[in-house]
Formats: sequence, structure tokens, C-alpha cells
Amino acid sequence: MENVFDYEDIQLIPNKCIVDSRSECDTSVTLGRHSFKLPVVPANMQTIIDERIAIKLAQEGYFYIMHRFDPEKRMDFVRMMKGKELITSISVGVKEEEFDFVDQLKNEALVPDYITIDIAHGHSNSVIEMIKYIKTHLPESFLIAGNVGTPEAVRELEHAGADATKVGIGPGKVCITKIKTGFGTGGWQLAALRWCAKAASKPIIADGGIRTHGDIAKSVRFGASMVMIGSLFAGHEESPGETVEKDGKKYKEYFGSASEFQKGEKKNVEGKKMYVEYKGPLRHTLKEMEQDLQSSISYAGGDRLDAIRTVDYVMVKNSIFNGDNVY
Ligand SMILES: NC(=O)C1=CN([C@@H]2O[C@H](COP(=O)(O)OP(=O)(O)OC[C@H]3O[C@@H](n4cnc5c(N)ncnc54)[C@H](OP(=O)(O)O)[C@@H]3O)[C@@H](O)[C@H]2O)C=CC1
Ligand SMILES: Nc1nc2c(ncn2[C@@H]2O[C@H](COP(=O)(O)O)[C@@H](O)[C@H]2O)c(=O)[nH]1
Repeated sequence: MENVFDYEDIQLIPNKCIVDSRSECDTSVTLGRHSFKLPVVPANMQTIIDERIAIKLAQEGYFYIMHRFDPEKRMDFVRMMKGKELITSISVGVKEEEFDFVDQLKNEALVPDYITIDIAHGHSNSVIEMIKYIKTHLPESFLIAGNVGTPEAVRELEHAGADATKVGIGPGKVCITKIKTGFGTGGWQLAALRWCAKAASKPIIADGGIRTHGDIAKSVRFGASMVMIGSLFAGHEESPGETVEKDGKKYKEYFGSASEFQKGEKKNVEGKKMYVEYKGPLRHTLKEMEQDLQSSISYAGGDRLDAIRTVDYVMVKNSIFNGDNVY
């Protein structure tokens, strides 16, 4: 692969505006049988989403994916969301007991609208086996499989039956995979997304490395249908992470799903913990994301998200911020 680049290395080129106000721009996206307000999903991590946030997001028309780290609560979660007539979207792993969980969902006729297979190295026989199992037993569920970082992996998971693939190995804020293993898409996630998107025949979710709202538009330009975000969603009033105070300032914890804090042991650790500044209510961030994306659409010269997909771009090689801070 030549000419790799990341979010910071790219600027999108504006087209003539066709709207009189950014409020005319429609940021909604369709994934599977449902449409959502934004092409954005908070990461399925324990310090990013919990039941309360899932309910709120679903009620307000945003996509969500519940994490898989309280396995004993998942059946009740699906039951509860279905009882409220809300979209059900859960995560699974690939260990033996996860196959039993799929059986249980089938036996109780609790078919989730969305299932995400959430594994570090998604290009593997265990994931392919799980894709086939879910597609056989819960064929009505929209199945997202990941994470991967190559066109071969995208093709293989799609071929096995995945309805969407999730791209990103190592670009995450609390990820240390790149440091501990030397592998991944960290540092060239946007180029990896483009590489994978060219091979994909189904939607791609770009996962990890989003540091600004402009990166959402860039992901869409380079082939993402949806963008999964952790760090920008950490630190909110509603965020499940612990809140701490230092020098009169509030912070909230954000830790990796493969960190010692998540695993409870120091084995195959590929994630770390950090504290992010307290950001206030989640709805403010979602609103700002929507407004910024509406603005992106207007610069793209359209009034719908698709307008971004074809804009020209230039490579500015790490010079976008010209030494300035992001905010
Ligand atoms: N997007 C990313 O860059 C990354 C994300 N993560 C996140 O961390 C969490 C834990 O992930 P994961 O460890 O996969 O989940 P699990 O701990 O549930 O492991 C799932 C299974 O896959 C095996 N496995 C895990 N990694 C590998 C590998 N590199 N090669 C072969 N087998 C492997 C495990 O066995 P064993 O443990 O014995 O090897 C286990 O049997 C997930 O939420 C994942 O999304 C983690 C790292 C990178
Ligand atoms: N290598 C690791 N990656 C992880 C871990 N926990 C989560 N993740 C991935 O990060 C993104 C979020 O990235 P961000 O840049 O938006 O913060 C998340 O969706 C996972 O794919 C981990 O422990 N190690």
C-alpha cells in the first residue's frame, strides 16, 4: 500500500452551496431496515454506553450498539427494549457461551434488530463461524462483523453473511494494540477505510480514530456508511465511567475493552485507561455533531449526506492545524 494518510492529512474541497441555510441539510442515514439521525454510533464500550444511554439514543432516533460486557444482562436488555418498542442492538463475542446465547434468543423468539460481533481480530474462522451461526438462527437480525483492516477480510466476512463490516484495528484513543503488537490501521485509518471500502459491497462502519467532527465527514467521503466513536462520547454527564475531580476540574474515566480494567486481569492487555474532561450533557454533543455535519454537507454542495461521498480532496500531510490546538 502506497500513499497512506490519516484524518489529519486530508482536507475536503468545497463545492458551490445549494442551500440557503445549513438547517436544510439532512444528516440522516439508513442502515438495514432503519434510518437514524446521524451516521454516528457511540462505541460499544463499558465507559461509553449503558442501558440508560441506549434507551435515550433509541428514543431519539440515533443508532446505538449495547456492549457485551454484562453478558448476564443481555436477555433482559433485549426484552426491555422490545417491551418499549425500541430498536434492539446488541454485541456478541465468539466464545462457546455466545453460541448458547444466540440459541436462547432464538428459543425465546427475541430477535435483535442489530447484532454486532465485537472482536479485536475479526478476520478469523471464529468470527466466520459466528456469522454463519447467527445468519442461520437469527436471519432477520442485521449483522455487523468486525473488526478488520483489509479488503480480503471485508470480502470474506461479507461472503460469510455479514450485512456490514467494521473497519479499524488499532486507531482508538485508548488502544495500545499498535504499540504492543506492531499491527493495525493506527496512523492510516482513513486510507485503510478507503482500501476496504473499494472492496466492500455492503456498508462499512469506520471504527476508531475520530478526533474532530470534521473526521466524520472525511469518513463518509472515504466510504463509511456509519462511524463508531469512543473518545468523543466519553466524559459526558450520562457516561458510565467514574467521575473524578482534580484541581477543581471534573474528569471522567474512559478505558479500553481490552484493558486490564475491563478484563480484571493482566492478560493479553491491548487497551489503557485515561481521564477525559467532563463535557456536560450528551445531547449538546449530538446537536453540535449534527450542526457540524450539516455544515459539511453544505460545503459539499448538497443537502444530503451523500453529497459528501463524491467531493474532491487534497492531501495536506499533517499540516491542517498548522501548529494550532484543535480547540
Ligand atoms: N478495534 C481494535 O483495534 C481492538 C479492539 N479491541 C476490543 O477489545 C475487546 C476484547 O477483544 P477480544 O480480545 O477479541 O475479545 P475476547 O476477549 O472475547 O476474545 C475473543 C476470542 O478471540 C480470541 N482472540 C482474541 N484476539 C485474538 C488474536 N489476536 N488472535 C487469535 N485469537 C484471538 C480469544 O482468545 P485468546 O484471548 O485466548 O487469544 C478469544 O477466544 C473487544 O471489545 C474488542 O473490540 C481489542 C483490541 C483491538
Ligand atoms: N486496541 C484497542 N482498541 C480498543 C479497545 N477498546 C476499544 N477499542 C476500539 O477503539 C474504538 C474507539 O476509538 P476512539 O478513537 O473513538 O476512542 C472502539 O470502538 C474500539 O474499536 C482496546 O482496549 N484496545
